[in-house]
Order: sequence, then C-alpha cells, then structure tokens
Amino acid sequence: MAQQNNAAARFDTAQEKAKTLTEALPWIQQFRGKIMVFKYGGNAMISEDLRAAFAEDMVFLRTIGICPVVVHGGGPQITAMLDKLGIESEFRGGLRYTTPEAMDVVRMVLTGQVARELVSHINRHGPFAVAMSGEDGGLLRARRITAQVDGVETDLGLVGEVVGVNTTAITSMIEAGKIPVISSIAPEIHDREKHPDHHHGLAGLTGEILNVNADTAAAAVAAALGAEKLVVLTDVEGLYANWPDRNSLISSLTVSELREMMPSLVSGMIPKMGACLQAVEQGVPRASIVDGRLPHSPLLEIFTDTGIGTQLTPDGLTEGAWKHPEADYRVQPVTY
Ligand SMILES: Nc1ncnc2c1ncn2[C@@H]1O[C@H](COP(=O)(O)OP(=O)(O)O)[C@@H](O)[C@H]1O
Ligand SMILES: CC(=O)N[C@@H](CCC(=O)OP(=O)(O)O)C(=O)O
Repeated sequence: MAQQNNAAARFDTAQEKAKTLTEALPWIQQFRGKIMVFKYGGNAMISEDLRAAFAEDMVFLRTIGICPVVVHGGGPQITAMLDKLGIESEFRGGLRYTTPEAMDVVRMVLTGQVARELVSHINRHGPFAVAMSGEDGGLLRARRITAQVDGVETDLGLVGEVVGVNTTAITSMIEAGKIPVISSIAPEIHDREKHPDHHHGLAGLTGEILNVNADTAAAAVAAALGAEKLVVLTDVEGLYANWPDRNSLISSLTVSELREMMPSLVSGMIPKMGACLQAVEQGVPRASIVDGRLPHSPLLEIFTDTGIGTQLTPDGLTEGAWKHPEADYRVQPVTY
C-alpha cells in the first residue's frame, strides 16, 4: 500500500514538473532570439547559492536561444572596500558622491571583483560569459550629472548617465553565443555646449571615467539594444503601493500609473523605478522588478504565466501586439 502511495505522489510530482515545462512553452517561443537585459544588483548577490542560481538561469536562457545581457551593480561591495581603505563616501539623492580616489575603487571593485565572480559562476557551465566594462570597445559613453537634493542641485563628482551605447560591441558578442556581463562605468563624453573650445580627439572623450548607477545603465543598454524585456533584481518582492505595507505589492502597472506614483517613491526605489520608466518610454515593452533573494527569480518571472514581482508596461499594451518604435530611442547607438 505504502509503495502505491509513493507511486501516486511521484506521478503527481512528475505531472507538476511537466506542467511547469509546458507553461514555459509560449514564453520560450515568444522570447527566442530576443535580447533580455538583467540588472543584477549588489543586494541580490548576497550568497554563493544565489549567485550560482543566477548564473544557471543566464546559461539556461542562452541555451534555449534567448539572449541575456547582464548589467551588474555592486554598491554594497564598493562601500565595503571604501570602508576598508578608509575612504569616505556618501550618497546624495540615491547616488554615490564619487571623488577621483573613490572612482579608482569603484572601477576596481566592479570590474576586478564583482564582474570576475559573475563570469566565473556563469562559465562553470561553458565558455559563455565575457566581462565588458563600459570602457571596453567604446561600449558606453556618459555625461556628468548632478543630483536634486531637497530641490537643490547638488554636485556628485565623477558620476554620469549613459548617453551613448555602442550596440555592435554587445551584439557581436551575442552573435558569437556569449553572455555579455557589463560593469556600469563609462568614459565621459566631451560636452560641446559647455566647452566648445576643448579638443578631445576623434572619439570626443575627456579622458575621465564616470560612475553610473547600475539601474540606469541597464535601462540605457536595454533601450539601445531594443531589448524585449528589462529585469531588475533587487532585495524586495517588487514595488509596493503603500510602502512598507506588505499587503500592497503591485503585480503590474502602466507607464502613466507609475508616473503618478513617482513623486511618492522613496530611497532606492526612485532610481530603480525611474530606470524602468526610462526603458519602457524608450521602447522596451516590459520592465520588471523581481526579488533577487529568491533563487531562480529570473526563470520564474519569465516562464510563468503570472510572473513574480512587478511588471511595468506601456499604456495600452496588448501582449503580442507591441512593436518597437525602432527609430525613437533617446539613447542613440554609437557609430564610429
Ligand atoms: N514602494 C516601495 N516598494 C518596495 N521597496 C521600496 C519602496 N520604497 C522604498 N523601498 C526600498 O527600496 C529598496 C530597494 O532599493 P535599493 O536598496 O537601492 O536596491 P538595490 O541595491 O537592489 O539597487 C528596498 O529594499 C526597500 O527598502
Ligand atoms: C553613481 C552610483 O551610485 N553608482 C553606484 C554603482 C553601483 C550600483 O549601482 O550598484 P547597485 O546596483 O548594487 O546599487 C555606486 O557607486 O554604488
């Protein structure tokens, strides 16, 4: 009798697994050959198991013909190294005030530590991951920005926002079957309006490297690539309408609904939702915030009918009917 029960339970489990796989089928068909950008934040990299699960998910996607691109952060790791070295650092309006001394650490931690670890995890499954900093192959270009703190324009030092993406540098990697792993630092582009007399060579760069918030870098990369989806992994289940009321998780919202909410958002959610908004307004049809503390959250978000977390879509989107406004990206691909 006991054996029969076991067989029934095994049958049920097997049916559940088959159901999960068949539920994934339409999503695999929809996303095959398409680019998806994953923002992997420092707060979602909290354990070895989670990092391994994230790497597995990226390799899974690549293996079934979806093209993942990873843009990673590492804020907590940067802060830990700055503390260790006794270099002061502070956040202004959610962004790190970055001195030249701190910039050396940002560059070292993101490209020398966080990217290396991610590449190593992914490549345990095969030679997929290639780390690229925004400096490599002229991948990114950025312009300096300031922060608005209590309505006052505040200096951020060597901090920028992406204004150009050399998409070919990324797509050539994708075409070669690779998973690009991009660090969110970028060479500064010479501002012709502010400094018309400066001469900076053909590429128009100043020689400075800027620290870019990884959420906004991921949004710019997703928009420039015409990605099918941006997935932002973070340390919370998604966007809550009445933070911190845990009964108010939003599963989906539109651009105009988010625009209305933006003024009420606080802390890290401001740049994060701002990045999602930027991506969708620039042609990415879906941007999701998912809980990076949940193992395999990328797969659960992409391959289940309800998804997890919070998904932002353009106003009036009907699944399957969306077309990219090809020529309408504010972040222009860079051509040489
Ligand atoms: N409305 C909201 N919904 C969800 N989280 C919120 C909200 N408002 C503020 N938060 C806070 O934002 C945090 C995520 O932002 P942040 O710490 O910058 O993430 P990351 O390090 O992944 O970029 C959450 O852990 C939460 O404490
Ligand atoms: C300008 C700015 O704030 N840059 C961020 C870059 C890293 C980042 O964004 O990491 P998370 O995604 O883990 O927060 C920083 O220095 O922390």
